[in-house]
Amino acid sequence: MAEAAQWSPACLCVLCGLPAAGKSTLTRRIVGTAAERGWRAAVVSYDELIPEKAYYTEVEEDGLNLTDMHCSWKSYRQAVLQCIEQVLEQPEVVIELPSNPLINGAAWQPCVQALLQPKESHTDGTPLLFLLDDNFYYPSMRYEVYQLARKLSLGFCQVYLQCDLETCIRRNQSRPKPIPVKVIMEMEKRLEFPNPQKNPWESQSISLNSTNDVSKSDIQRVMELISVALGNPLSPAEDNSEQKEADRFKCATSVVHQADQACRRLISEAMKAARENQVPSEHMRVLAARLNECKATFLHDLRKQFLQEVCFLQEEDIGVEQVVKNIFDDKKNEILSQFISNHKTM
Ligand SMILES: Nc1ncnc2c1ncn2[C@@H]1O[C@H](COP(=O)(O)OP(=O)(O)OP(=O)(O)O)[C@@H](O)[C@H]1O
Repeated sequence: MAEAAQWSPACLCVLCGLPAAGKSTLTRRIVGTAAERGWRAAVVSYDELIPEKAYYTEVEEDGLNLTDMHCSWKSYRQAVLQCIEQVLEQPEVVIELPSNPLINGAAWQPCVQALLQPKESHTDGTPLLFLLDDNFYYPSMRYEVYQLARKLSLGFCQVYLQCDLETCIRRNQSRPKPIPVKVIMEMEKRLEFPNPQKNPWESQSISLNSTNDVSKSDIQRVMELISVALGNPLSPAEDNSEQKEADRFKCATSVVHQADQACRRLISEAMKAARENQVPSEHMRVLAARLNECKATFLHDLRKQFLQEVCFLQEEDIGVEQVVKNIFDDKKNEILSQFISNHKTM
């Protein structure tokens, strides 16, 4: 008789917080404690799975910003989740290589090492834990993980590592390859930590203060959170409100994407106008950086406002182009005129 595919309970645990808040350090302690309990644990370290953290360099050198990162990063985040999904759906397939070419194969191996156990142990009830280690600074990034947990009927929980900005910067500076401070500061501005009051799907979340040492009782709290999540897997079709929530996130992402495109067009027009007015090249660089910064702030506010206030509107009702024209265009003109008039009065 064919054996029914049966999985032990599994859980996706999101670790979020600023760079150098101590997420990777915490994962090591969780893995140790999980092993004592006989659980299998895989650390999904986005830093390592996604080659070279290329976006940090971009931010520094080309004046790109977190919003740009957010868009290009999305495909990488989806690739990671796709690999996890494949591992869970096809445990019988050798999972030595990631199913998506965006993922660094060398880093994937140690990540799934914990899962490469004799096939028979897959059915013996040994819980399976994935610790997803990234900054996850927007709820929409965490929501993608929640959706996967729901699709595959897995447990889902989140640990937010709350750490002072100054401490993160200090710890970061003493690392062999520090991340640009500017990136940490930008991320701190944008970080929206788990908020179960606002997002009911974030109910299984705890916050740990990692400015000081993470205590043994903190680790106990994490283990209890994971135990509860393992015991309460999500179900694929929940009530209608969750579907609405999903639609809202999808819609917000799409609105911000459209607004981003519209802003890029306006920035490119502004740069052209500056060139025609013979603004010197060193000022052109500053102008580009100012406009990009202004775009990032505008898109961030738009997204926030969209999620908080106009969530019941349909995307097509928003008139994204119009919103961009009404708000961003004025700011763009203000900045541009400073550069053109400065140049003319020189
Ligand atoms: N609670 C803590 N107290 C003191 N130092 C810590 C603590 N947690 C982490 N550190 C130190 O801070 C540095 C960054 O820690 P870690 O790599 O765990 O951060 P992270 O949040 O994973 O960073 P990233 O998001 O950039 O990968 C390391 O040198 C680590 O030893």
